[in-house]
Amino acid sequence: MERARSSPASTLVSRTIGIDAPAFAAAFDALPAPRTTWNAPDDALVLGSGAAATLTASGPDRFAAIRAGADDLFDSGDVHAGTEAARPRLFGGFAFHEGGCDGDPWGPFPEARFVLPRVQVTFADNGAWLTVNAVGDDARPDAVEERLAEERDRLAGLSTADRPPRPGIAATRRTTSREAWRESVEAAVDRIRGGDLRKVVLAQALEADLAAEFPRPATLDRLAEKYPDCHRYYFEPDAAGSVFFGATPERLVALRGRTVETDALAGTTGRGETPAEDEWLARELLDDAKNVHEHELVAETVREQLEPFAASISAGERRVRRLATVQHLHTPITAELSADRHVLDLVEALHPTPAVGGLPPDRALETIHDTEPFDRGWYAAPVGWIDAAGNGAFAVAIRSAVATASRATLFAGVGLVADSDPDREWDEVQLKYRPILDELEADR
Ligand SMILES: C=C(O[C@H]1C=CC=C(C(=O)O)[C@@H]1O)C(=O)O
Repeated sequence: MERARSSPASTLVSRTIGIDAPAFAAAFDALPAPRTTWNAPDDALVLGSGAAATLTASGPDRFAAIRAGADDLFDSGDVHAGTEAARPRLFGGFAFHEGGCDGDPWGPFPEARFVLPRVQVTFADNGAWLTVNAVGDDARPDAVEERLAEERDRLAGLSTADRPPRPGIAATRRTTSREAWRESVEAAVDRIRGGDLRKVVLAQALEADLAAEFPRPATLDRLAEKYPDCHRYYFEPDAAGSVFFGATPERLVALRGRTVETDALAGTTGRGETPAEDEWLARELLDDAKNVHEHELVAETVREQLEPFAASISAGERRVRRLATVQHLHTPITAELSADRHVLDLVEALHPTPAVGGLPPDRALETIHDTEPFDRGWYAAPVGWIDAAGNGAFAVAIRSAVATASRATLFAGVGLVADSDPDREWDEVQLKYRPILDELEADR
């Protein structure tokens, strides 16, 4: 097994103080790359800068390797967090497939990368908090406290500028032509009808040349305003300028103590022009046999995948989740574990759910690999955080893009079952680009 590589292991020193909340965009611009942000509906907004420790791993054991690295890192700590939201947490994610980061634009992204930010601003319900973490040679309480005072000064005098406009798109290129898509969907549907597969999720990528530099914090602010119920994430793998970011409606798993929360999310329709049309579309989605079947395969599989870990599992009622650009079938699922577990045990067991992979998993993954003409990288893979207790929260990184200042590659996929129609599925892919595309296209 490859061990996670990290900065030299030694005591972690972490200090936090309360500060006057800076404007998010101003703080983001003031702090050096690589930056990380995490923002979930039931969590504080975290803005991280630099790395006190970085864990990377690759191959089939990447989940276990990151867990071992996290255990080492959190093994001995001198932590004064002040508030729970600012406790030391590792933020990061995994590649969808092993070997899935080989090609462009994924070069800077390892197959697993987690970072304990060097400097962290936490915007919580109980105020704003500034944290400095250190591991290794400079992990001395006096040095950390000195740095904390410097960072507080850096963030105190920030002025807020007007929000820059969306960059605009100069040109786009698709990885998949309409004809190639039709052929791939028909081939997948034939395999499903032949009994070789039950479901597979095929995706496309859309490359966009940006007309101006991509305004990072402004884009994150806009996504937060438009998708408050989604998990928003932003990961810079190094200081060279690449980023993977998005706003996903799909939680993979959250673990606190022995309580697990997860979602089955699959089955999609559009938004209406009026509230009545929205209602009509939602009703039609709830009654549509193809979408319900596509959804139930996910809900059933998530329950089965949790079973070996759980003392009890309960699923809520299937309902419609309405987002700014689409509506989905959604079943909330909760479980109580029969023993203590690390969140990464659950991440490994659940990834990929049939909402982004398929069934049976091996055949679906092989089909994805053989069909899609691009590397998924971190698209549709787990992103989130881990703490010292083994608790954590992970989302499925859909509605996402990997970008530099001048180019973004967007990803979107659809679940295929026996009666999927290639043209309808094409239209659904275009809808799923909207959350990111809307933030890159010029203001009208
Ligand atoms: C794979 C994606 O969406 C998944 C999540 C919700 C609904 C889905 C669907 O209806 O096909 C997909 O399974 C994506 O947005 O790229």
